[in-house]
Amino acid sequence: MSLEVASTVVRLTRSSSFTHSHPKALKPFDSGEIKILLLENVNQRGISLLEKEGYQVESIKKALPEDVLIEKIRDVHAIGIRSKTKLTKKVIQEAKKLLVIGCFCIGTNQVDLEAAANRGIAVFNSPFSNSRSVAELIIAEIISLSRQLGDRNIELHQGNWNKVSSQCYEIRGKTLGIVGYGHIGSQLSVLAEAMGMTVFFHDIIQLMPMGTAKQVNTLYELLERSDFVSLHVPETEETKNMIGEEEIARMKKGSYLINASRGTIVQIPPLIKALQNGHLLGAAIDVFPKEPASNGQFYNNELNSWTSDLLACKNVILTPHIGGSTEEAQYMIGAEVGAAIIKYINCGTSIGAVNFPEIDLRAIQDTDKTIRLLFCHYNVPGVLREINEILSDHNVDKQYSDSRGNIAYMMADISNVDDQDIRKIYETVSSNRANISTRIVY
Ligand SMILES: NC(=O)c1ccc[n+]([C@@H]2O[C@H](COP(=O)([O-])OP(=O)(O)OC[C@H]3O[C@@H](n4cnc5c(N)ncnc54)[C@H](O)[C@@H]3O)[C@@H](O)[C@H]2O)c1
Ligand SMILES: O=C(O)[C@H](O)COP(=O)(O)O
Repeated sequence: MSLEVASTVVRLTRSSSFTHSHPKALKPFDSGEIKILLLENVNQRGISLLEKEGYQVESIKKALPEDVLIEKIRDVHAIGIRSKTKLTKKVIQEAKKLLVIGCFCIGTNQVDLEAAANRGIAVFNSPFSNSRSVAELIIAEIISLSRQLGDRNIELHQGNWNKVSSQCYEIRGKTLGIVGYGHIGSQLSVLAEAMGMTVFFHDIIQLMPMGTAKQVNTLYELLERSDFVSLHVPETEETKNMIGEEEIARMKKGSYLINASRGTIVQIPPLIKALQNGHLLGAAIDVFPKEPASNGQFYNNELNSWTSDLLACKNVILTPHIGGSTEEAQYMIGAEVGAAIIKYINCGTSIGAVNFPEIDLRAIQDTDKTIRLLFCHYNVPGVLREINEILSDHNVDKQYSDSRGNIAYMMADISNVDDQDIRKIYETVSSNRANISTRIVY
């Protein structure tokens, strides 16, 4: 293995506060050219950042079927996806070179996070870059449902003048119930109060209310008190099918349901029944249990068997998972996740990873003879002692280690090493009994 193997020269972006010398340009030691696969139309900002690093970037606008994905993922060091690509254990097992997964979105439920960690693959997302966009969409939907805007718009497009005020209301003074008071739920809370609404929320943890919002103890209490119910929980074992027949029955007669979280949270057949029998006056749905892989594909009963029944319901706003689809959000997500991928590949920095111990070290200063060892391993007793024995002949400038569950990650900057030392360190560390992955950047 030669130091010349790596063709990608990259820079550490953090500079040390202890010295005025420049951060050293780091490059991966034991990998060839870095290949990145981006799916689902990742924003140009992310593509440009990765290309600027000299990586080979392939960007595809749609999600891939599993067999094609498996073929393509075998060859790449990083993959960027959004909410549709399912990175299952089966897919991840085929990804022999994969170092890092970038979810260019908020949700990470589409990735088997544990399978990735067990292969030493860090997963990053953008936790709040599109939160405001979602919250604004919900405000638009609350007004639209309350005024039956969707139906009036369709009617007039069809040449039908239908001026009605029956069952059309102001939102001022109405009650909004938010399920899941995280980044989106709390933004929505502020906007809704500014529109004159009263806000209740339900969350599994105790949270500081924004403005005059109030946390209620149970989901049922929230459902019974709200004119509008908006869901902002992640997809977990507990939230799957969270809103079914019983929960819809608990909602106030004449209320509205909004779901822009995940398609698995709401059971649609009981929702259709409640819309048909008038228990609910409307619904807005942005996410579906099964969604098309790309634009232009049909949304019909072949995807979800109840689709035509839902389409026939009055005052139902259906949108193609656009909650986070604004120029602002996509640009910020491209920048944030693109940067996280670069820092992980080039410097090993795992701060912000959702499945991995989060560590970082200050930049290596501009000296040719310092390397950074990145060692991901099983968290078993005695491993660090074994690694430090290997390093004991060298000068370890700085070192940091942390664990998360059964996975641990160590970073060490080692100075005054030559090519032979580097080779030896790599070979001995990577053959340690607990090794998951060993990388050296220099
Ligand atoms: N439609 C879209 O385009 C779009 C865009 C962004 C996010 N999302 C979805 O919205 C979800 C929420 O986003 P966020 O940024 O607000 O997440 P977040 O993690 O900031 O907040 C989620 C909140 O839900 C709470 N929660 C978890 N389980 C719960 C349960 N069983 N009952 C009640 N509360 C529970 C959490 O404690 C947390 O406070 C994301 O996970 C994603 O799936 C959709
Ligand atoms: O998780 C998210 O951020 C949203 O669901 C948006 O997903 P998208 O990037 O696929 O639109």
